[in-house]
Amino acid sequence: MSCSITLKNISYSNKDNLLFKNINLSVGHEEKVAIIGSNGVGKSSLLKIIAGIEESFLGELYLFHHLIKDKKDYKKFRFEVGYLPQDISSFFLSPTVIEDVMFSLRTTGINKDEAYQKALEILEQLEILHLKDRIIYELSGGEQKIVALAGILITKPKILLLDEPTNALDEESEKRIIKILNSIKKSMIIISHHKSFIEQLTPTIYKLENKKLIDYK
Ligand SMILES: Nc1ncnc2c1ncn2[C@@H]1O[C@H](COP(=O)(O)OP(=O)(O)OP(=O)(O)O)[C@@H](O)[C@H]1O
Repeated sequence: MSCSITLKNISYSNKDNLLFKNINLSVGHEEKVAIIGSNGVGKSSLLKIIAGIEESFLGELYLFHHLIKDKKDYKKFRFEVGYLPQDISSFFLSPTVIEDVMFSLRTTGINKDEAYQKALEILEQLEILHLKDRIIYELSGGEQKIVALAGILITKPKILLLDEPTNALDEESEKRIIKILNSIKKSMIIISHHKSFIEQLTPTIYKLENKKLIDYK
């Protein structure tokens, strides 16, 4: 199988607290995998390891079959991985929606006019074009989540790492996210407490429990 993400014997401790031990996981090309588990078991920590943010783990992380040994290795794949953190309060770098979504693309070297057009397209696709000139910090939490997702999707990463993508969303917005994520052909790891939400995205669900990742079904 062609794997986008492979974890081999990943163990991680937060301070002196061992959160998980010898975790193995493979996410295939365009496969969607969900991870559930109780509060505080380490789901976000695991995603941060895969996102290249948390480096103090044991074991091996591979992206597209390349062993990631350090930040320098990870940098080669930075445009291939889109990470939506659970807390998006420090996610945004520009004041308005359109500027922020464009900014993500500008970092890949695309010129301003093209970035603007692409930003309009992604906002339309996510049905938030009407928010384009709004100040991000004046938006609701749910609206901010969708803007953050737009900023990630616009760079067309091959891997999406989504930490609780619907935790501030109402039913309508959750439905919209399900529709969007189902229409996207990418490798994904989705963390969520909402089983009804993830069951509409993927049959492949794991539970982080007793420091292990176990098949949920
Ligand atoms: N920056 C930090 N400093 C100290 N402890 C932390 C830090 N971040 C997380 N922790 C602790 O690490 C453990 C795992 O946290 P993590 O956020 O990975 O869990 P989680 O499974 O994602 O939880 P939740 O479902 O509540 O989001 C928790 O006990 C948490 O208190």
